[in-house]
Amino acid sequence: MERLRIVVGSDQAGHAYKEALAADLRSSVLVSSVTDVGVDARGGAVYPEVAFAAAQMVAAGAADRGVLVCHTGLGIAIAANKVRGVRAVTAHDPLSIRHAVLHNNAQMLALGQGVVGLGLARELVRQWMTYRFDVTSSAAAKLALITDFENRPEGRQEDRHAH
Ligand SMILES: O=C(CO)[C@H](O)COP(=O)(O)O
Repeated sequence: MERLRIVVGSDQAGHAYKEALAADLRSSVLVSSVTDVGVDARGGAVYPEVAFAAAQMVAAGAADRGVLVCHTGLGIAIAANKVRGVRAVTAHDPLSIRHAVLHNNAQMLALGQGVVGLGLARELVRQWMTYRFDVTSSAAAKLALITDFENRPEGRQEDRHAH
């Protein structure tokens, strides 16, 4: 299994988990590098700023996957999904973690430090690292619909609706 380049980021509300998860990832045999886009313990950026920085690394191909943490894992995922080509999900259970990769090819996982215990968060990230998306799976065609929609020219997204 190929080793992955990971980017991690959080706001101040997710800082403690981000640090712990980054340490786990740095010692994982499935990881080749971990880039931390902040924040540090003093904060200094809010969740959209961190999400954009991390997601842009993924979109640019500088990282294979990203782990984001805020209080709920919600806002930081919403922000990351605004970066073209990025699929970020909030997931706090093993089934969602599995589907996030195998069905949704999500490159970014967002967790809520206020939602789950640290032990579960660590285990979910560990599991998430073991899955790889199969480009030949039936999920690929559905994901292509999302990518096609995202890549329509500005102003054309409202032109076509499902029949
Ligand atoms: O959880 C967050 C965003 O979804 C973030 O950590 C805190 O955001 P806030 O509730 O808007 O302060």
